Amino acid sequence: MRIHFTKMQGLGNDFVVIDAINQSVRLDARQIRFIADRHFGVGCDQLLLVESPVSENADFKYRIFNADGSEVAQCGNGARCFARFVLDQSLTSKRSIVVDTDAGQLVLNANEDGDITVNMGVPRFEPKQIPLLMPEEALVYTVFLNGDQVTFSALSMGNPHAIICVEDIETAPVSALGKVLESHPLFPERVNVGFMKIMDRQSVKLRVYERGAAETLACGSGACAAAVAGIERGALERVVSVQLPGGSLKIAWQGRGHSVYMTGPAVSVYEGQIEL
Ligand SMILES: N[C@@H](CCC[C@H](N)C(=O)O)C(=O)O
Repeated sequence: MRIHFTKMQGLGNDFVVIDAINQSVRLDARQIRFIADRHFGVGCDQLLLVESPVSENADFKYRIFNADGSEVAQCGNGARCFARFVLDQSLTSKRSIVVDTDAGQLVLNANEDGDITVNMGVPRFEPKQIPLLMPEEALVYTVFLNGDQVTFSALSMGNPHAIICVEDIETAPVSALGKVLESHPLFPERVNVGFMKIMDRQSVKLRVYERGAAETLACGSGACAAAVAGIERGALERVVSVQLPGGSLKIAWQGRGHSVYMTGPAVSVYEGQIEL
């Protein structure tokens, strides 16, 4: 099977995006791991499949797979790249696009300046919704790992996130601690682990160890989760600039019960074909 794909990136979080409307595509986890492999395949953090919508009021459905082959429900940078893809490929001429995802419907707006704004949905805090095996909701949770106390916020942006506040973002133990927490039994579906340094009330620095992909240059849902956690802790205003290794996102959240809005770039890098 020969598949046509587009290589894309949002702040260096990179994607292989495949039109599964105009080509017949069925991929198993082994094939996804092969495509995502940076030495033997194309290389990407996530693979996105663009499909026909399942609900009447949606324009498309898109599915998200991590580099390890696992299918997941939410991807912030992926949502912006998906919007850029359907516009660039002339699959739609709408500037406001409704898309079905496994985390519910998202609305994406293509702005005049080329950036994309995504309504990322309402964050969930109840442990069962994250999911997190804790008896009740708390502002911060504590766990002991190899004798060290680790304190984190936890919430769902349609996918699970733990956010740890750090003093020094450069030396934060992203790989070591991120890997351990990602697969900790407290998180039955694993977790994305963000390390956040609060710079001032409107800006943070963030590095994310992503579930199924290790540390990436940016994580859009992680940026939303970090901003929400900081706002919940009373440390941040309602509009936050999140600086990731690959660039910055603007995150806006009016508080509990409201959607989170994420604005940032999405770029097509090249197109190609791969034989599976
Ligand atoms: N890079 C993404 C998140 C991709 C999914 C995540 N690794 C998960 O398993 O939930 C983003 O930009 O949000």
